[in-house]
Amino acid sequence: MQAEGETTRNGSTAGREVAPGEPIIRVRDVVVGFGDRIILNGLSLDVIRGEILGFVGASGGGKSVLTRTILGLVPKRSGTVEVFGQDLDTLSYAERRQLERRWGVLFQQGALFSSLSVRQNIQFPMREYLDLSPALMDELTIAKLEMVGLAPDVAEKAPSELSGGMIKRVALARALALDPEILFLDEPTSGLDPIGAGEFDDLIATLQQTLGLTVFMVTHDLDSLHTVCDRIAALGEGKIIAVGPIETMLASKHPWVSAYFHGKRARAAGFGQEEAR
Ligand SMILES: Nc1ncnc2c1ncn2[C@@H]1O[C@H](COP(=O)(O)OP(=O)(O)OP(=O)(O)O)[C@@H](O)[C@H]1O
Repeated sequence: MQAEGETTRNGSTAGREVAPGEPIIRVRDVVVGFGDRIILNGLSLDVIRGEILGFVGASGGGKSVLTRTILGLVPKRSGTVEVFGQDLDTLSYAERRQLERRWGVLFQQGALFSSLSVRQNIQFPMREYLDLSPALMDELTIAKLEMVGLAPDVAEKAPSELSGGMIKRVALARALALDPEILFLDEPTSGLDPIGAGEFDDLIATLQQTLGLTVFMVTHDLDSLHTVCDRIAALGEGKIIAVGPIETMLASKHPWVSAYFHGKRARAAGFGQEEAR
């Protein structure tokens, strides 16, 4: 496992210029729109190195748009995004590629390439960003599968042979392929039953602790928000309307935040009880 970490890290940008406790992602006054629709309207947010930040908001509010904006996949009308202390807009193509190797993404849709085997899926980012021998990539693939709790023989399977929970785990293994420092997860537990979702949450928490990852997680899952997130940020009308640990969200007087964390769904999950009584 150690050799694997060393191998890929040797090939990536050496600088770890953001100290623990400092913002590893810094979003400032970002405006994003499509046509005459403004989605993000002067949004600012810090993600601190080493934390799991849960990102919530109404459906269609712009959570995925913010994620894609941070990744540089959606153009901004104004504002700045810095990742690892660097403004993506000021980087050359080569510098951008170096930076991209330092994050892993698990998108909500299209988790795996259906025409590729599990092995080929996990090796996809390695082929794109690294220059490794097939034998080393195979070794890394098995290590990544192990990290996400899957047996080596899963490597030979096609995505169509896997359960929903296994697909999520393989997608996570692929997101971890380059030993990222930041993991972006877009609704990672959607579509899983509560037990599967709970196990996936535990896995994220364990990986975050053992690998020292920073995790930016879009989620609607109240259990995840309560059990694994260090802080939560809520999006409303294109801005951050509340941010802080779960206690801050439970104490928030903002109508949407209050309804979300004390509403029927929260009470059914056993949260926000004080308000319910
Ligand atoms: N490329 C695009 N062109 C035009 N509109 C877009 C584009 N991408 C997103 N949108 C619009 O931006 C809005 C926010 O979408 P987004 O997917 O970020 O919502 P979300 O908060 O992630 O929602 P959900 O929780 O349902 O996944 C939606 O109205 C969506 O239709």
